[in-house]
Amino acid sequence: MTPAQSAAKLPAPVAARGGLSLRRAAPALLAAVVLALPVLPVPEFWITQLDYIGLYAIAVLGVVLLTGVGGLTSFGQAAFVGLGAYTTAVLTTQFALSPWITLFASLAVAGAVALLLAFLTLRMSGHYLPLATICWGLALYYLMGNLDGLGKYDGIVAIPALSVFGLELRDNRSLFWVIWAVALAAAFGVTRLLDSRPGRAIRALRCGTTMPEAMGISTFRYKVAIFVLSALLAAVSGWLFAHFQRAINPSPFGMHMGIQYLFMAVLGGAGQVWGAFAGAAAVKLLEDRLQVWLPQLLGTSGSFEIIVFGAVLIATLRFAPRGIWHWVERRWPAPQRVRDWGEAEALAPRARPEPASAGKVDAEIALHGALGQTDAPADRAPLLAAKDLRKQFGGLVAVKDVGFSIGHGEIVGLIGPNGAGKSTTFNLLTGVLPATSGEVTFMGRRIEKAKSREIAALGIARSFQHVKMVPEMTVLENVALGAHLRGGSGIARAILGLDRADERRLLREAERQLLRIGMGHLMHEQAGNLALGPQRLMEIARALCLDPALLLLDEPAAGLRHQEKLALVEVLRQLRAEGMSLLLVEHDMDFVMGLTDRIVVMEFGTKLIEGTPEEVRNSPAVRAAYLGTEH
Ligand SMILES: Nc1ncnc2c1ncn2[C@@H]1O[C@H](COP(=O)(O)OP(=O)(O)OP(=O)(O)O)[C@@H](O)[C@H]1O
Repeated sequence: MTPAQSAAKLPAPVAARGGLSLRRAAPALLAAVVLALPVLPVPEFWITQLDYIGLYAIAVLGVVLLTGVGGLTSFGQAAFVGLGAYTTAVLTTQFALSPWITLFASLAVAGAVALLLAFLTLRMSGHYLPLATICWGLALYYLMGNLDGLGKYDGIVAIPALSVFGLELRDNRSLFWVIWAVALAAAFGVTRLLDSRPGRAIRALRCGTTMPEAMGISTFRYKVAIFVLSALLAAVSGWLFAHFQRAINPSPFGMHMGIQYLFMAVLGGAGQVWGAFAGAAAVKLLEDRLQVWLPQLLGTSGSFEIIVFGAVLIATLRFAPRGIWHWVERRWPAPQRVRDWGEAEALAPRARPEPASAGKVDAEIALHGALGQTDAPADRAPLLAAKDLRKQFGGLVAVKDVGFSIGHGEIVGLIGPNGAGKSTTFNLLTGVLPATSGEVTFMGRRIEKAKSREIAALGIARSFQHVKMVPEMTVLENVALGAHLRGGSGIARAILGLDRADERRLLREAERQLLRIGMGHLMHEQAGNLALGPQRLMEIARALCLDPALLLLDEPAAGLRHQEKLALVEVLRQLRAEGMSLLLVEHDMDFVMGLTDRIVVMEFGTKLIEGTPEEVRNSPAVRAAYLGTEH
């Protein structure tokens, strides 16, 4: 499909479609119904149950954000609930401070501890991180149980009730409003966050660090942010819990509760905001019923419900790993995003280096690069020059002292048989792998030691040999990840909904690049549903969103149909005409020969030859390399 056809097939604004406005208003309606419950003749028992569900849901929202969305497994959520609860308990009982002041103290204590623990533990990966969360979860629990000032295992009693405008909220019915107002506000805030510039970065964390970093995203910064945010949600839950129970001891903040919060998130649908409520409700109600049924059934009392929870968790992981909310969403799918960015202001283009010679390779520039010389005068220097670039994996030298350059507005092909070192060279140029030795100069700056995201910020964008995307996000959202550096809204603005103008500009740019690449009609599709060819095109659109000076494409034509390849060639030529430089790794020789200005051929990690497509086509050495014969 050509870009023009794609534009013509853009979906109509969804708001115009009948039936969906009710679906869109459903969360607000549900919130109104929930908040009306205390004035309805709902029995006290159910109000109390709902109070607990709301309290749990607030803490589980943190687990959803941290573990379900961000992929960082934590067993320590209960410890942060405890920090929030103990801070307010101590300050209100021993220093007679107002609970509304101690709310900020609870947040500050949990936030500070989370920040410290984040810096100590979040660089760990695999099973080390969950183990670390167990360690500090246990440590905080035993601290609460052993400090005299915290009442040891007896805890703290006579915690004052919350009061609003002089009215004490002593009963469960009046506290219901506070608990559920906080829970719903937190849910709407997290929902807004996830549908934003920082939210897309957070959602990309699950897919590893390579792709987000290549889009200029500091993955560590976002990991720390969601860790702290998750702890703050836990602290609010703890603060409410303390003034709800009016007496606390360490037991609700122990490891079994840490596991239970995780269980609620998994059962509800890890990664689903409303799954936090579904999971909290399911566990609380099940626990309650089991505490009645199991002693009757077994004829003896004990914490048998924990055994049943274990079995339910195993069954959930085995048969319904995406949880309750996934089941709800399948029957009641979320409405398509309203296209509200049509009138948004265009993003400012990135400042570009001047094209050296109107789309043609300056022979002298190419020679400089070929010789690995990077000290050419600034106005004649190539856009990128690699000199003596080397990468060793243990004893294997994957790239052996390679040098080449890319001029302004030039398309360079990097070809060679399998295992020649092309992708490794790509990774060295983009900071995905550190070079063992050698130099890379981009726009006059040395970048061989720069981080991937710093290189992206300088104006180098890339695609990957094996497509890297967030399968659960739409095509539009995936592409908008590429525009991350061109937006400025942070987490607080997103939660408060103050980022919408910025967001519209980013989405407009994402749509523009999708239309350019002929994929406008697929923008609301889940990326994971696309075939490989369109996924590759989506990666190119995402890289274009960065507005790069140099675009590195790793096998862009793989998986594309003939017509799609022709359309892609046109787009890439147009990019060159606009002054962009490109480096392509590609196995499709017709594609490479028809498109590139110059080709670098690699074999066994070294540069075999470099020349025009014609020279490379006629080279016996290249033919021998591909046929595997001596040359
Ligand atoms: N992380 C790694 N650890 C060890 N060896 C590696 C690593 N990455 C690549 N290699 C090795 O380096 C060599 C070059 O690999 P590279 O992927 O760069 O080749 P390529 O030219 O891109 O091949 P292809 O066209 O098949 O993708 C290969 O022998 C490969 O096995």
